[in-house]
Amino acid sequence: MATSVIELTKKRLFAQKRNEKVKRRSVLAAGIVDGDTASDALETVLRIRPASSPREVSDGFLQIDSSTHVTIRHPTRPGHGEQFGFNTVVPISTTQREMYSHSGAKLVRAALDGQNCCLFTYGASGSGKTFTMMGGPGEDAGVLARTMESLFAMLDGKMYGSTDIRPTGSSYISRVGITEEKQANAFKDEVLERVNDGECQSGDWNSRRRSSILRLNPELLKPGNAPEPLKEPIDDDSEFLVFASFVEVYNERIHDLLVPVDGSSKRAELRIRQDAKGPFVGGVHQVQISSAHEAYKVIDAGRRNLNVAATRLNEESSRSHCLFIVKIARRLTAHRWGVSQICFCDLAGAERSKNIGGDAKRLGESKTINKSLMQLGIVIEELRNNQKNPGSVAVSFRNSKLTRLMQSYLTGNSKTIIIVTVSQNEKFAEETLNSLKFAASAKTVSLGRDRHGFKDMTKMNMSTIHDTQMNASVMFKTMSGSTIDQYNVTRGNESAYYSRQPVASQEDTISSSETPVSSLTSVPSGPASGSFDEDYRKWTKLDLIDDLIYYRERERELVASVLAMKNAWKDDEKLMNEERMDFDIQKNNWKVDLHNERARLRNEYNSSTEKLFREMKILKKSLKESKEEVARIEAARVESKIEFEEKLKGTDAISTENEELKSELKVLQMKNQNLEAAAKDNDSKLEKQLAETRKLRSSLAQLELKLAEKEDELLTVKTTRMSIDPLDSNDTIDFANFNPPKARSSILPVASSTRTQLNSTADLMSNIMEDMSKTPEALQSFSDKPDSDDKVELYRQIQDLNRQLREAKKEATESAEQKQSNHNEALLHQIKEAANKEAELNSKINALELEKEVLKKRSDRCLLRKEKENLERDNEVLQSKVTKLENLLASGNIENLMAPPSTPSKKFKNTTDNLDPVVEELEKPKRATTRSQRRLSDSTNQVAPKRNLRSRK
Ligand SMILES: Nc1ncnc2c1ncn2[C@@H]1O[C@H](COP(=O)(O)OP(=O)(O)OP(=O)(O)O)[C@@H](O)[C@H]1O
Repeated sequence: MATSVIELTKKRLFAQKRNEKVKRRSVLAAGIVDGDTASDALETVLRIRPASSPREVSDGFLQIDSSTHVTIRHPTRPGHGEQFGFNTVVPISTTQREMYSHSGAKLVRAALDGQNCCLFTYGASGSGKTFTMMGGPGEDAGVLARTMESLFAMLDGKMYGSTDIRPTGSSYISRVGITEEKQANAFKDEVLERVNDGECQSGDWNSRRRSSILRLNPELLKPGNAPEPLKEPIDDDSEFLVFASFVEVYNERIHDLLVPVDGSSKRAELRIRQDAKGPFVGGVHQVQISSAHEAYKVIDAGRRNLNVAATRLNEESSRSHCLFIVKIARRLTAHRWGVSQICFCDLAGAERSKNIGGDAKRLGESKTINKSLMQLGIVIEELRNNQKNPGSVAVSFRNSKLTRLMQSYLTGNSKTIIIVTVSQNEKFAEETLNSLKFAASAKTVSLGRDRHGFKDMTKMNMSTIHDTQMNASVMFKTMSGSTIDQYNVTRGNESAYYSRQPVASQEDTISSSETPVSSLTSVPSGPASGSFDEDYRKWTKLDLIDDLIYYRERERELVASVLAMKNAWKDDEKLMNEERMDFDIQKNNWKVDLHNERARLRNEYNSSTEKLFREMKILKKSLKESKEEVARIEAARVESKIEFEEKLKGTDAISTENEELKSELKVLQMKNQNLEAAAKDNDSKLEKQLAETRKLRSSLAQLELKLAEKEDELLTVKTTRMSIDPLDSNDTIDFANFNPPKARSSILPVASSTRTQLNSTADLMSNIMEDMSKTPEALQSFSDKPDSDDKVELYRQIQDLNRQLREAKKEATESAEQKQSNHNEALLHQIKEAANKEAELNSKINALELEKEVLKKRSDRCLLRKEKENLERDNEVLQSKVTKLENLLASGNIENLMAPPSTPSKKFKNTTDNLDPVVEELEKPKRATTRSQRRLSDSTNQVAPKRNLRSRK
């Protein structure tokens, strides 16, 4: 157990270690560095367009809180304000010059340092994007013009102020509404001012053509003059070449604005290509420029081709996103050039369809514009998410042409400034809120990362190219090296505002320049064709060269990554060796554990076999015992069966007897009831007799009283007589010899006959009454008798009668009582007899019941015996299995079973396979037992009704 826990812990640690190493490698490969911090974020500048009339100003709608924050009154939630932060919030009264210092000025040095820069304006239609970017003449010159001036001032291309080279676009003049004269003067003033400020050299800024090769302005390089030191020291003699291109994205189509628009033919659409440094527009005109003036010429030429249309909001609303790209090539070595660029992007304004008017074309344009702007918003959001979770999603730059072109400026080490323009008018609150939200989101986007959110390890995104590549990728893209001179601005002729010279050969181009461009390129150029097909072929060839360069770059990257992988592989090998060693140690540990486990299992097996033998012996013994028990039970069963059958018969007889007795009992009970009724009758009769007896007694008592009275009378008579008869006075009466009077017979009946007659009380009473009726006459006759003997005799008779009466009474009473008691006794005897018989019968019934129960128990025992038999049978089966096992063990298979497996899994499986049938066999009796039990229970269920039937019988 303990070993397994240790093993598990080891394994877990092992896995953890490996995971950490893998993770570290993948992180290195992905370009995430520990302590990765965001580089400069996108810079946002907010400009609020002043209202053209005081009526447009809504009080408190848009409030500038500080130089970085504004609060807008929420358009849908009245009373609620929402605050937004920017890098800079310029005051409403900000001039174009100030605007430049907050934006374009920051890009020039960065571009010269070799960084790609971008400045784009974002805002609703009519909010002042174009005004900020392009501006107007003189003081109204926009950020683009001022940046160009600054750039060429830095590059010593002092080309300001010439009246014939100032921006002459009619649009500027018409839109700003100032005369050309004024514009020229203002421009001149500004240049002079700059000269005074030391920004550019005084002198012949309009005198001669400049060399195409530019050098840095030594004045500006002087310490103190440079507003910002250059990041990388640049040699004073560094040579620069500047190229300009101008494209527009209109309805998701890219057009070169430097290609003249021929009303009859469709404008050629440019493709987006991609090299190691990111996407670019393939086949676009790149015009070499050497001064701000030349830049203006290019801008002016391009702007004439811009898709501008009137909407309800803006008379000259931009219907396309336009990108003016300035490429700065700096010679790094004799044959290598570093190319950086500044992109000026004037986006078309987002607008609601109701502000456009009914024109379907305008609506379509607006839809595309809004869609691409929405896509830009999505890209910004994705960039934001990606920097939180690098690698979570690849930013969807490809979803629109605009975002695709912006990719280079939103990833890598670019410097990008967004000028957000909003209106002061509350009417455009919704648009303003959307612009502010976009800016707030963009402000949090960190640059210096790739499109997956991983940090871009390259410090600069400047492309380095060879002379030949320069020739191929830059110069040839300029349509065989066009120069600015080929763009002759023809004012007043809007339909053909410039006339492009027939495409010249490289040589022609060189000869036409004061400083030949070919001095930078060593690619021999072919004869000038000027035909579109020729150009197309060249473009295709150049595309192929581009691809080749791209793939070479990719190859280099791959080689580098392969090398890195090889190094990683070496590390891996090291790691693997370590792991292998760990694994070997682990393996040895496992071997030891395995050996121990085998030994343990062997011991377990031996002990279990011994235990099995012991159990077998016990089973044998118990089997023997159970056999004997079975025999005993069998004998008892037979006996009890016979007994049971006999008893069953006896029970039948008893039950019939029982029935008879029951009927007898019923008869007796009826008799008893009759007797009880008779006893009751007798009792009532006895009571009547007793009442009669009581009557007789009372009459007897009366008679006795009368008798006593008569005796008294008699005594008085006697005494009288004795007083009369002297004889009587001397003589005493001998009562012993006194004979009863003869008349007695007339008074009393003969004794014997009388006794018999007195048995009946009624007779007795009638006799007495008869005597009594006779008595007065007798007494009369007696009194009449003079003889004393008669009197004695009478007396005696009376006494005798009295006695007889008493006796009779007694006899009558006794006989009645005797009779009654005898009768009662007889009845009681009969009742007792009946009760005894009933008790006897009940005891017999009870005995039968007991017998029945005993028989029932015996039958149950019989069933148990049967069950036991089944068990015995099972035991026998078990014994046979045990014997089989014994045989198996005896046959030597035990050795095989006990032999330790060579490999743990396989051999132990075999061992268990060998044991499986045995286990199965051992399991069988159990199943048999359950089956026999089931059978037994079935048989019990079947027997029960039979018994019931019998008992019913
Ligand atoms: N800061 C400002 N000061 C004075 N006028 C301005 C300012 N900003 C814009 N305007 C004027 O407002 C009008 C519309 O400006 P602009 O054409 O630059 O808008 P926009 O945002 O480019 O519109 P769209 O997207 O439709 O092209 C122009 O006539 C311009 O002169």
